[in-house]
Amino acid sequence: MATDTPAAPPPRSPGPAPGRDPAITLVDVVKDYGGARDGAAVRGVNLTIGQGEFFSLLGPSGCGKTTTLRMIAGFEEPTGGQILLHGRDVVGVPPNKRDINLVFQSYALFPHLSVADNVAFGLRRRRVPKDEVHDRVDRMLHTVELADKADRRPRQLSGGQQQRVALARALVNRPRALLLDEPLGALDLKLRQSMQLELKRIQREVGITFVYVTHDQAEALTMSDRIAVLNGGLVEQVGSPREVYERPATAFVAGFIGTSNVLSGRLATAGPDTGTLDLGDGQRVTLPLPDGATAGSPVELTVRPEKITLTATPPTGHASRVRGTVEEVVYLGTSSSYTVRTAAGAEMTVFQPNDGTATVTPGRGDTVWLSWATAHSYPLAPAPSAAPLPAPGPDSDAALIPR
Ligand SMILES: Nc1ncnc2c1ncn2[C@@H]1O[C@H](COP(=O)(O)OP(=O)(O)OP(=O)(O)O)[C@@H](O)[C@H]1O
Repeated sequence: MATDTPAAPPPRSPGPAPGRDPAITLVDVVKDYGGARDGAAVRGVNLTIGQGEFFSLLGPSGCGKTTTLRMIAGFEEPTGGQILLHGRDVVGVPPNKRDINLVFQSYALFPHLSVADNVAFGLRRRRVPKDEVHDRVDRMLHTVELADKADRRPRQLSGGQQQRVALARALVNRPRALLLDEPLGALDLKLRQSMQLELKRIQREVGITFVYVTHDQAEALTMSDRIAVLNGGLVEQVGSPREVYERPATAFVAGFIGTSNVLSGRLATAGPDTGTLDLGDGQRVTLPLPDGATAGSPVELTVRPEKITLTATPPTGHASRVRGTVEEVVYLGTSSSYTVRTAAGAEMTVFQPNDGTATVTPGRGDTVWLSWATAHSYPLAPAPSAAPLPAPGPDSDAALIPR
C-alpha cells in the first residue's frame, strides 16, 4: 500500500440521479450520540436521492447506515446539517408528519388480525372510507402476490410472506418514500434472493422512492438503482451498481464490494492518457492517467480478478503484465480462483472461467504471468475525511453544534 497520497481522486458521482427530481437530500448531516470513543456515528453525509429511485445505504456493521435512515425517518435528530424531503427541511418535524414509512427486519404484524386487516389497519385508523380501504388493500395484496392469503393469520405464513404483508401494510398508505432497514435479514439465503427480486419488482410497480439499508453487497448490487457505500460515518462513493463495482473510488469500496486487487507505486512514465508503473524484469502496470499526475507521482489502483488473464509465458498485447507464483487454487464450479504471489511480494487474486477458454490451468508453485488491459486498472482516491467542525465561539454553546 502507498504511504503517500495518490495523485488525483476519480469522480464520486455524488449528485442527484440523472433525470429524477430530488426526493431526499442530506446536507452535511452529522449525528454524534456523545461519548463514543471513535467519534460521531455519522460524520458529514451528503446525499441526493431521486424520486422513485431504489437507493441503498451499504456498509459494514457500525458505519452509520441505520442512524442515517432513522434521521431521515425522524426517529433521531441530527446534531448537524440539513435533511430535506421534497425540498422541505424536516429537522424537528415528527416522524408521523414526514409522509415516510419504515419497514424493519422484525415484521411486527398483529398476530390476531388477518392479513387483510393487518394491511387495512393504518387506513382504517385514518378513517379512509370503507370501500376505498377494501379496494386499496385488495390491490396491494395483488401487488405483493398474497391475494389468496387475505384471510390467513400471520403465523400461518412463511417468513417471506410475512415480510410481504409488512411491505403491503407500509405501501398501502402511499408514503412518498419507504425506508427499509435490513428487511430480509431474518430470511434464509434462498428466500432472501427471491425476495430481493420481488422487492425490486414491487418498487418498480408502485414507483415509490425506496431507501434500503444493507450490509450485504450482493443484495445492494441486485436491487439498487444507486448505492451509497458508507465507511466510518462517511460516504466513500455513490454510484450505480456497475459504477461502484467496475470503478470503485477508494480502496475501501474496492475491497468491500466483491474481491479486488489493490496495487500501488510511483509512475515511471505519465501521459498523455496513460501512466506506467515499471516493476522491472519486463513487468509493468499501466493505468488511465489520474488528473494532475506526472512522472514520479504516487498512485494506487485496483484491478478486478476476472479482468486478469493467466499465461505460462510473458504475454504480448496486454498492457499490464506481472510475474508471480501460484500459492493457492480453489475450484468454484463455474470458475477457479488463483492466489498468486507476485515477484514484488504482493498477493493477487485471479478468477478464470471453467468454460474451456483458459490457456493454462496452473497448480500450486507454478510460475505464471498475469496480464490485463489498461482500462481495467482503475485509479483510486484516498478515503474521504470528515468536514472539519467549526471552532466553538468563546461564549457560545451553540457553536459546538455544527448546523
Ligand atoms: N442510540 C445510540 N447511542 C449511542 N451510540 C449509538 C446509538 N445507536 C448507534 N450508535 C453507534 O453509532 C454507530 C453507528 O451505528 P448504526 O446502527 O448507525 O450502524 P449500522 O451501520 O446500521 O450498523 P449495523 O449494520 O450493525 O446495524 C455505532 O458505533 C453504534 O455503536
